[in-house]
Amino acid sequence: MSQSFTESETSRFVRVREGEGELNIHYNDCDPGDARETVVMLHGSGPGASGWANFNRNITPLVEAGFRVLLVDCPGWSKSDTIVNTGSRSNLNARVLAGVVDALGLSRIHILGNSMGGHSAVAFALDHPERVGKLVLMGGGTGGVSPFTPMPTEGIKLLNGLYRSPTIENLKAMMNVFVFDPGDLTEELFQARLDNMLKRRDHLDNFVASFAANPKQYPDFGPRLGEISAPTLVIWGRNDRFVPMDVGLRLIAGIPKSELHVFNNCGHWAQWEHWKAFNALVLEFLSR
Ligand SMILES: O=C(O)CCC(=O)/C=C/C=C(\O)C(=O)O
Repeated sequence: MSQSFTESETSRFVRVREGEGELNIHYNDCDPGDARETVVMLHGSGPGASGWANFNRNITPLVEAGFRVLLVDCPGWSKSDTIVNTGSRSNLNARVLAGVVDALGLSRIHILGNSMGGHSAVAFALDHPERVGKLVLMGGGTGGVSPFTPMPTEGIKLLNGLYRSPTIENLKAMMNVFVFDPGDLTEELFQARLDNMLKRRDHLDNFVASFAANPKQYPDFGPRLGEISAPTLVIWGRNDRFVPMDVGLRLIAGIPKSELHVFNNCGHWAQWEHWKAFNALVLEFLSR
């Protein structure tokens, strides 16, 4: 039976402790009702990004296979509280995720992280190894310098520029570099992202303030990847112009139980550009 979910009917909030205060964190809870395992999906760092915007093509197959799917919106995005982050954003997101899974009474989770979400998933796995089942990392997993690709990449330059000047023209310029085939991008998708972005100017301002306070928001976890015991599936687009594919090679070189799948003719959004094959890959990996 095909289960379809809407963003509004799955929209939830939970308050988590962070430092001396609390953050109100939004997430979408797609629950088949009898799930034995939970997959948390963590989005990327673009303006207007959210769990739903990043992963709406990836939910149903996992829920139909019996997984509960949680789309957690990191602080500074979507309907979650805003924040100026002066430390490691990967570790901030990992702390917040720990608070969310504590509040929901979850002992172990699988994590599927896109870009910044991948960096954050690795941070969580390093801090809470006993709470991670499997990891799926795509287009991200660690900060650090590429030995082959000049950084910041063209995509990251467009992303940072969009935070400073949130116009439809700059959004289209970023998203056209995002994917391999811009023909898949629709005016409806652009408008939804623009609306998300302009709804929360505080998120835009605080991302810029965070970057000014600490230009290295995502630490290089390279020296610690060997500590990760979780089985890990790394997925990349060969044509990724945001986080280059050699980062994926660094991840499988460091994480002992890891494998890499590269999609040709694919940019930074493998889970969206090749969603049918992506979903089959992830389902097979999680179901082993
Ligand atoms: O700067 C990095 O290393 C991470 C970049 C990143 O997370 C970009 C992702 C953007 C999206 O997923 C989006 O805008 O939907």
